[in-house]
Amino acid sequence: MKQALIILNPSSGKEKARTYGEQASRLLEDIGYTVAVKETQKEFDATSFCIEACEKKIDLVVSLGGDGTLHETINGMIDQTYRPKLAVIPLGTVNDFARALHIPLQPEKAIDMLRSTTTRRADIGRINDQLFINVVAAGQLATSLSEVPSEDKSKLGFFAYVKEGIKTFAGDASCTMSVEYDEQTWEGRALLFIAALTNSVGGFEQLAPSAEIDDGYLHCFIIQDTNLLNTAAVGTSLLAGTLEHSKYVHAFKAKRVHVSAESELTTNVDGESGMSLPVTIELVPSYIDVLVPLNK
Ligand SMILES: Nc1ncnc2c1ncn2[C@@H]1O[C@H](COP(=O)(O)OP(=O)(O)OP(=O)(O)O)[C@@H](O)[C@H]1O
Repeated sequence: MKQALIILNPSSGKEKARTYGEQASRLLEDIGYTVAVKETQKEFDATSFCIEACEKKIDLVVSLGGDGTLHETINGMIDQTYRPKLAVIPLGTVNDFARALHIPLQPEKAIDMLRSTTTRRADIGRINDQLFINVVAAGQLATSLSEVPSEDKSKLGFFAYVKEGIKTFAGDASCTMSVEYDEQTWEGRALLFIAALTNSVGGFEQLAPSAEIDDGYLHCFIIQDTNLLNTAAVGTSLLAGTLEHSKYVHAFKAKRVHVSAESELTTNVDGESGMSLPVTIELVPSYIDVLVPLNK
């Protein structure tokens, strides 16, 4: 009999996570799975549960929570030769990974998708010894993004990030960065470095409109130090989905990038505060098999 593990964060999904967990569990049993449900209680529980699922060669792991739970779940697959199929029931406020894969954002519809037998092989990112599912950002602006309160994210989505960013611009927000990729080096003063796997970052789907979760590239942007007026122009390009053509932005695609800075800087990884620079970011192609709706 096929085995499924549901990793459930009871604190996500406005107190309804357990109800969704029961629905998902019933549906999986109906289609022939033996199901175990494990609730997370703290940071990294989802990672330990997923490591165990890889070791026991479970067929399907379901991540029921927000992008934080998904990020931790996927980190259980790092360096594993056997990786279960992954299903995502998005209960967070942003749900970038689900957006990128056209997984329904309504939990009931996403649960229904568990019947699907279609999967898509998704790329994943690696930053030093961690995996990421969506984005790495570095720069003073990224540091301030880590401080955006969750309620702001849910109410305002991407614009909460911009609002926090503008506050940062009031001070001296740029720093000298060095970005090495594909035998090239970019050096200069930058406000922000971004490496994205998908088109959807912070719930905003226009960052890199052409990026696909399985295109084999990190989509990178260096927002160069500009005056406030030019920064506003960068903001306009961002909203229009034309960031890569802005003259204040150095945009490139790469498979491996090394980022360092003269001053102490912390990265933002999948929306949460991450490790300090320097970092090496790599694209790990076709790493996870994700359940997607039929015909997508
Ligand atoms: N039982 C728990 N109570 C509180 N926090 C938990 C619990 N279990 C896990 N966590 C932590 O909650 C963090 C956030 O979870 P998650 O992203 O899934 O939900 P969310 O905050 O609703 O989503 P979003 O960040 O998209 O708004 C996880 O990174 C995890 O470390």
